[in-house]
Amino acid sequence: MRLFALKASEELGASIAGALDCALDPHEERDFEDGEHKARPLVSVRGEDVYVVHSLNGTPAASANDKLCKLLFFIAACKENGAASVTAIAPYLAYARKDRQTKARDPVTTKYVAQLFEAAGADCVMVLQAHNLAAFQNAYRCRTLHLDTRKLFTPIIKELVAGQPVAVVSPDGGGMKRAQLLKETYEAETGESAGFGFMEKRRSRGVVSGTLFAGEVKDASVFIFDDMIGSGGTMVRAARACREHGASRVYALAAHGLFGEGSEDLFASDAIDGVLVTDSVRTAVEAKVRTEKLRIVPVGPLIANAIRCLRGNGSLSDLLGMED
Ligand SMILES: O=P(O)(O)OC[C@H]1O[C@H](OP(=O)(O)OP(=O)(O)O)[C@H](O)[C@@H]1O
Repeated sequence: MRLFALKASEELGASIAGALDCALDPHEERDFEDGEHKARPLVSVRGEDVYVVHSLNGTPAASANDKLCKLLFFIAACKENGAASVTAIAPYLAYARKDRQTKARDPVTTKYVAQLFEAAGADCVMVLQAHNLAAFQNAYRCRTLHLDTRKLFTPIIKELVAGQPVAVVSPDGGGMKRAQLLKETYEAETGESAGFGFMEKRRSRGVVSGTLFAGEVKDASVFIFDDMIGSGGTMVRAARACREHGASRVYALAAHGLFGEGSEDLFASDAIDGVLVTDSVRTAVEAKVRTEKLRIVPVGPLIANAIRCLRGNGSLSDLLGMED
């Protein structure tokens, strides 16, 4: 096999390689003055199963579009040069939020991104905590692999609550299934029951509204679980609602710590005792210097295990926590 990590995801790639007890394979990336770029493997890929790591979150240094293009062209270059298969590992997948039409003549960009991956020759696309699992899996005709952060976060929840009552809350209706699964995983692994709750959230033309809250959070340590933290607004409003309903402690959990504009308020908020994210995107790791409230869980070992399973060493169903 060959394992590459494009530059913006080098640290994550190194962590995956470390967990696999191998080195990242070398590649070259060049940027041209007109904004174009090229990337190519510096070792032969002929006949190899190739794994390429690249998280597709936009930053001031590189837009999501640039990152997506680089990944697509790299996949195509591997195929062009004889790779037996290419698995794109995009822990954070760009355009996952535009999974449906909400305005007249809207695009369904999630689907178009899938078409681009397939056109480039990807055989499998692996993501971490998809924004909308059904939309992700249904958009692709090639193989998809969805990794979940539940098992990463459960031991930390256990450690933080030290036997006190626990509740898991979804900050919006769309994330209820995800939060329910975390609650069930926590219950299965501890033998303790956990409360559940959710918050109303409606986003229209960038404005978030909705104040209804339902949940069993009184005197509990509450874990608000989401796929990503952008501005942090979703987490802060849900945390406030949990406090108003009597939560004793509140933690914000998400796979992807994008920490965009406004996220200072998340770390400054009295309603939130701690923030837990993975190192799926570099912005999460860079944010660590800003606050002690942030804890980062490495996701490299989970991705490495998924690669092992794809290569026939271990059960994917077990890894994904799926019932037989
Ligand atoms: O930190 P923030 O800036 O608040 O952004 C993060 C939120 O955005 C996404 O949901 P989105 O609002 O797009 O919801 P939907 O797709 O479920 O409508 C995501 O699932 C988070 O809930």
